[in-house]
Amino acid sequence: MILLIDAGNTRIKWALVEVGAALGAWRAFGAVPHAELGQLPAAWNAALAGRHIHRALLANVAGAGLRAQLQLILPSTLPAPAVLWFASVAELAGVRNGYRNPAQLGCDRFAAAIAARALAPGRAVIVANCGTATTIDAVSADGVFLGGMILPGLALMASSLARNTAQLPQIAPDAKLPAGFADNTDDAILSGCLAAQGGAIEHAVALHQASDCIVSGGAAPFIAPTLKVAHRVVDNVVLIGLHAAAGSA
Ligand SMILES: Nc1ncnc2c1ncn2[C@@H]1O[C@H](COP(=O)(O)OP(=O)(O)O)[C@@H](O)[C@H]1O
Ligand SMILES: CC(C)(COP(=O)(O)O)[C@@H](O)C(=O)NCCC(=O)O
Ligand SMILES: [K+]
Repeated sequence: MILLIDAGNTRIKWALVEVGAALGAWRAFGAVPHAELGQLPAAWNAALAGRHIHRALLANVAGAGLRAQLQLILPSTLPAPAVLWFASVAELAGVRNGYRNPAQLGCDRFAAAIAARALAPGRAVIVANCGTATTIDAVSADGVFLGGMILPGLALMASSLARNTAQLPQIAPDAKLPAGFADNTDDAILSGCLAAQGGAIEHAVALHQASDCIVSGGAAPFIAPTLKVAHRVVDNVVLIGLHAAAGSA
């Protein structure tokens, strides 16, 4: 079994997949906030049902502290060479990294670009990953990661207003999506932030003349319904990219 981990700045997403399984055909998967990382070994053991993890591929953009914590919870039976910390490189799994300094690109973004290439081969594609940050990246029809945009994610954008203004409240995570111009403060914040997120994705699709748009991440269920461009919501796009890369990494 292969263990795939996408450690973002808010949550750790993981999947267990059998060697040779179809792309994204997880045996088990899950997500936990950083504070609940200690629950992962039990969740893996339950899913493994006596089988073993042979390899682990981890994409971590949440810093050295989290990396050390992840290292500690990996199965002790896993030899060090079987643990690969995914990193952005100049070329991998059919994607050429067009960042000026390829290593500077967040490894979750590089994995998402590899997923976009695997899910939409031969097409100009935008992949938007709506997490702590929202990243909106362009992959060309011939597999070049052209670059992208980084903006505060939906929750971060809304909470920055709550923190940095005297009168604006925090938005409840289960708030109903307002349409258009809002007649109260909470809805006005949510409407503004959703317009910024969705507008940026629509702008990127137009700029890239994309024929496919993939939307993923924890905030995708809020943002995708507001989009006026054709798109598909793909769960855990970074894990799919890691799976696609697992053969080449
Ligand atoms: N139950 C949830 N737990 C955490 N974040 C959630 C939840 N539901 C929606 N979100 C949104 O998803 C974002 C986290 O998504 P995720 O893709 O896991 O981010 P990251 O990869 O940065 O850790 C939050 O910032 C928030 O906007
Ligand atoms: C932009 C990010 C913070 C996104 O992180 P996330 O929202 O997935 O937690 C991460 O991809 C990152 O730290 N990138 C490095 C800078 C760059 O990609 O240019
Ligand atoms: K992201």
